[in-house]
Amino acid sequence: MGQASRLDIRFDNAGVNFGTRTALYPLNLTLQEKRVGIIGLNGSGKTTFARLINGLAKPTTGRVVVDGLDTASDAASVLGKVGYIFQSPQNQIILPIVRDDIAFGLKARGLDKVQIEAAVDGILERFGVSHLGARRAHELSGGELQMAALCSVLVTGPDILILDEPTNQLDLKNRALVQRTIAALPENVIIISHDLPLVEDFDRVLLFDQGRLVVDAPAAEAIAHYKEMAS
Ligand SMILES: Nc1ncnc2c1ncn2[C@@H]1O[C@H](COP(=O)(O)OP(=O)(O)OP(=O)(O)O)[C@@H](O)[C@H]1O
Repeated sequence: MGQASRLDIRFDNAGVNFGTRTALYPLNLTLQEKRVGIIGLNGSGKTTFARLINGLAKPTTGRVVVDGLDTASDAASVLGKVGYIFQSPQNQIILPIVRDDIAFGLKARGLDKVQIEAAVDGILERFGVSHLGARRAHELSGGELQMAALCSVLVTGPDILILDEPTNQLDLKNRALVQRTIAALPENVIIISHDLPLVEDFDRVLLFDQGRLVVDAPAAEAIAHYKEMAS
């Protein structure tokens, strides 16, 4: 199970170009806070930045190092360390039944059937969603889907969890559920969000603008800059 080891993410002149388009200008940065928010207008480079951390995107300049592992040359180890929940969790639930999907990531790790069943039951209980185990993923509500995606990712024990707009399209009740759940996680959490209250008590918030990191500050300060920029 992922324990709250100290975050250690280093961007060493890391940047990303797609052909002639610069999605992220090279930046130097160390992240060690337990809660990090990423904010900014559409297309400002937030997702590109986050995808660099688990190696889904490779830097075209410089490098990104997570707990001493280079995301380009140690990609498999980095993937095991950094869990990622995509903007649309329905796209990352692979198997039709929730508990089979949760078990999927464990099978690849060589656990036997009894260990897998125990881990699946354990993670469903941890989030109070045992009743979702036998459900069909495509029938779940947005909030239930987020909870199922959290189970599928956290069951593998990542140290760091990245969530890309986890409250997008949720009603107020499910939004509150997801916010409470995230707040209680012992894992290190990085959240990309347009839902500013979600990150307002975070240790550190990064504001991106047109591919550049323009503010790196405690939440209140970064959010104030963002509101000013967007007005
Ligand atoms: N695979 C790609 N190929 C070409 N351009 C890309 C690719 N991925 C991202 N980009 C471009 O890089 C820039 C940054 O995109 P990114 O997805 O990181 O922004 P974002 O801040 O996460 O946006 P949003 O809030 O809309 O999700 C955008 O201009 C985008 O069009």
